Amino acid sequence: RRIPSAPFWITLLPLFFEIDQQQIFRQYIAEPLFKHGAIKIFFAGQWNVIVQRPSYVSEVFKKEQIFNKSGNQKKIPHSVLAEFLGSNIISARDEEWRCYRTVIKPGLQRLFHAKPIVENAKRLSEIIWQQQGRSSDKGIEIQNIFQRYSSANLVSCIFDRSDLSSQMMCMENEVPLHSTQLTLKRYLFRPIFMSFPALDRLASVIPSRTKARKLIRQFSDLLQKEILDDLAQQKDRNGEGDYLGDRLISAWHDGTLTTQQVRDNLNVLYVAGQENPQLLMISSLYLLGKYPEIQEKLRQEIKAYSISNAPSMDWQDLPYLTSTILECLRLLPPISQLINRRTAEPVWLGGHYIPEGTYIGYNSYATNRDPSSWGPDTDEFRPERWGATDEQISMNYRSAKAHAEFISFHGGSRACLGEKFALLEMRVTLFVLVKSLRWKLDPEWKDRMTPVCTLTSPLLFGAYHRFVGWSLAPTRRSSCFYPGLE
Ligand code: HEM
Repeated sequence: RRIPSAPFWITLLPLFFEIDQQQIFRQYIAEPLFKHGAIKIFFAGQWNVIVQRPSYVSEVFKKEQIFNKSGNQKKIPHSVLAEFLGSNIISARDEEWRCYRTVIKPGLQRLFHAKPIVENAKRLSEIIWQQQGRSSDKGIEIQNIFQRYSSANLVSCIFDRSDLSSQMMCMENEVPLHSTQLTLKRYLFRPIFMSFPALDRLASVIPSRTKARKLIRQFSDLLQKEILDDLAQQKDRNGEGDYLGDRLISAWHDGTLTTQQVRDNLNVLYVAGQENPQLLMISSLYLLGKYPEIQEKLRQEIKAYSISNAPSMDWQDLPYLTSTILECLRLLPPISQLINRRTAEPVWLGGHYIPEGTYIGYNSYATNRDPSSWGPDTDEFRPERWGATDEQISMNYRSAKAHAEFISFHGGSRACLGEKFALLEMRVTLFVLVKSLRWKLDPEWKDRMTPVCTLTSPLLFGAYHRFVGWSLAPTRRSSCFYPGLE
C-alpha cells in the first residue's frame, strides 16, 4: 500500500517503439522510485515490488526468513525460463540451498591464477586488432568476441578445461557450446514471454517456444558433455578435487545431487559466470570509450608495468584500475534488476505495508545511483569518488556494500560467490586491453543501452536480460580500436 505503480505497459514499450530502457527508466520509474524508495512493476504476469532505498534493500538482504528466495521454478514453473534454470544455487533456499552451497562454494572461492586469463586477454587484443584492421575506420561488433573470451576464462579457471578455452579463443573454430548459447539467448529472453509467461503454456503451438525448449536441452547436454563428461574421463585428476567440475561430479556420484540438480546448477553457473563478466567488460569498454581522459589516466597508472608482469601482479599497486572497475559496476551493474524473492508473511518495509506472497525485487541500477549515498554527481562516471589509495578504496567498497548503497553483487548471506573471480578477471582484462589498445565509441553508433527490439525484429535480448528483469548494457558495435602502448 502507498507504493506507487509504474504503468503496466512500460515493459512492452520496446516491442512497439524504438525506445531505450534507460529512457523508460528516467521517464516512468526514476522519480516515484527515488521518492518512495520502492515501486510496483508489472513483470512475469504479475505485480512486483521493486525496492530501491538502501535501508529497505538492506532489510531484504538481512531477513531471508521473511523475504524468501523464490526463483522461476516456483514463480512460473510452466515457463521456458524455469525449464532452463530449474532448481539452482541462486534461487533455492533452506536445506536445498545449503546442500548446493556446500558443493559449489569451495569451487568458486579457490585461489585463482591470473595466467590463463592473461593469455586469453592477449589473444583477445590480437583478435580485436585484426578485426579492426579489416573494418578500417568503422567500429567493430564486440559482443560475440567477448562472449567467447569470458567463456574461455570461465572454462579454464573454474572448470579446468584449458583445451576448450583455446577452442573458444580461436575465432575460426565453430564451438557448438558457444553457438548454441548464442542462439538460445535469442530465443529464451523474448520480452513478450518475459512479461506474459502464461503464453509459455501454449509453447507446443508456438514454434519459437518449442524451439527454445529444444535449444535448452541441447545446451544442457553440451555443457554436461564438454565439461563434466570430459573431466570424468581424465584419469589422472587426483588432487584437482577443488575445481568446480570435479566437485559437481563427486556430488553426483556419491548421490548428494541428482542428475537434474547437477545439470540445473551447471546451467546457471555457466550462464552467471560467463554473462555477468561479459556485460561488465562491455559496459567498461563503453564507459572508457566515452570518457577518453579516464582511459588515458588508467594508461598512465599502468605504464610502469608490462603485460609479462600481469600473472604475478600485486593489484593493490593499481588503485585507479580498481576504482575504475568499481565505478563501472556501480553505474552499469550487470544484473540491473532482479525479482526473485517472495514475502513469507505480511511485513512493514519503512512506512510501506507489504502483504504476504508479494514478489520483491531490487533495482541495482537505481540503488547504486541514489543521490543521498553518492551525492549530486551520482550519474557521473568518476572513479576518483572511491578514493586515491588501495586502502581508501577497500574501505569505501566495504562500507558501501555493508550499507546496501552498492549492490551490484547484492549482499547478505546470498551475495555473489563469483565476485573474487569476476574482479580478478576484470582487472586482468582491462590491464591487458588498456596496454595493448586505445579505443573510442564508433561515431556512427547510436548511444543506447538496449538493442532495438520491436515485434518485427524481436532479436538479441539475450545478453541484456538476466534471469528475471532487465539489464542495461551498451548495445553492439560500440568501439573503434587503435594501437595502445605495446
Ligand atoms: C561481474 C560479475 C558478476 C556479477 C555482477 C554478479 C552478480 C550476482 C548477483 C547480483 C547475485 C545475487 C543474485 C540474487 O540476489 O538472487 C549473484 C549470485 C551468485 N553469483 Fe554472481 N555475479 C557475477 C559473477 C559471477 C561469477 C563469475 C560466478 C561463478 C562462476 C558467479 C556465481 C554466483 C553464484 C553461485 C551466486 C549465488 C550465491 C548464493 O545465493 O548463494 N557470479 N551474482
